[in-house]
Amino acid sequence: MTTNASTSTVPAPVVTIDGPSGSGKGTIAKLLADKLGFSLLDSGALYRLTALAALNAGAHLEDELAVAKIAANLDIRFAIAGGEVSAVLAGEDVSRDIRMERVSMAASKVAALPAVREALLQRQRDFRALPGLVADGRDMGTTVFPDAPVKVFLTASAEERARRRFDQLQGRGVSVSLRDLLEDIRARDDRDMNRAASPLAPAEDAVVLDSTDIDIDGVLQKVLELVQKNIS
Ligand SMILES: Nc1ncnc2c1ncn2[C@@H]1O[C@H](COP(=O)(O)OP(=O)(O)O)[C@@H](O)[C@H]1O
Ligand SMILES: Nc1ccn([C@H]2C[C@H](O)[C@@H](COP(=O)(O)OP(=O)(O)O)O2)c(=O)n1
Repeated sequence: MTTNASTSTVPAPVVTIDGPSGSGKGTIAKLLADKLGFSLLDSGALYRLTALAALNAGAHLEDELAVAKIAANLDIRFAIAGGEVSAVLAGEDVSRDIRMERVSMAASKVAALPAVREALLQRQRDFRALPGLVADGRDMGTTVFPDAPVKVFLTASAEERARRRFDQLQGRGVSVSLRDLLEDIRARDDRDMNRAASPLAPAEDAVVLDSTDIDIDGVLQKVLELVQKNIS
């Protein structure tokens, strides 16, 4: 048998960035995608949009089939303006709504439902295109893109992640207590790590980066080194 190299298709390279809430995934993924000219998948936004659509429809968040149906039929698009990505649900810009704490909690609940994860799987894989993709989430390296040539598992202590979220929300004029945020982060970590379907865990071939004592630029440099080593 002969193989014809000119007709073989090489899949677009993917850099996966998984990790718990507040570890810096979104920040690093966006900087990296800009630097490499790659597309960006914020998979958490898909779970947040599902949660918001379910809340808007008055669905029970434990009703797996009802929420999976909502996930499968989401009318969404991501619009880019001035370098910022906004999430549009049924024609309405809901970028701010999906970041509210009540939606964050609901997202972590609907993300635990296997039928919802299944409904969103192909939609996530469809983001893969040349010249490449940076995908941020919880199971990018384990389930969605298991063949990705670069897999990063970004983490930081729960206290540091709560502090970062606190500063981020204060910067947006949202008043919250640091103690409540730490409790929320611990509750979400627990749910994300202990669910049966695609739990939050590093892929066997992921590089684990603890950013507790590394600033954003330091983390970006480390990830860029991995990209240079593994993607030609
Ligand atoms: N290495 C870091 N050091 C300090 N602050 C960081 C670092 N990485 C991210 N941040 C800040 O922490 C906050 C949460 O980051 P984000 O990227 O939204 O996390 P995630 O997507 O993992 O939830 C943001 O305000 C971001 O600027
Ligand atoms: N690939 C993914 C992405 C997010 N999730 C879940 C985990 C979180 O509880 C919600 C929201 O994720 P998101 O990454 O937006 O949350 P943070 O910004 O890290 O707080 O969705 C998931 O289960 N799988």
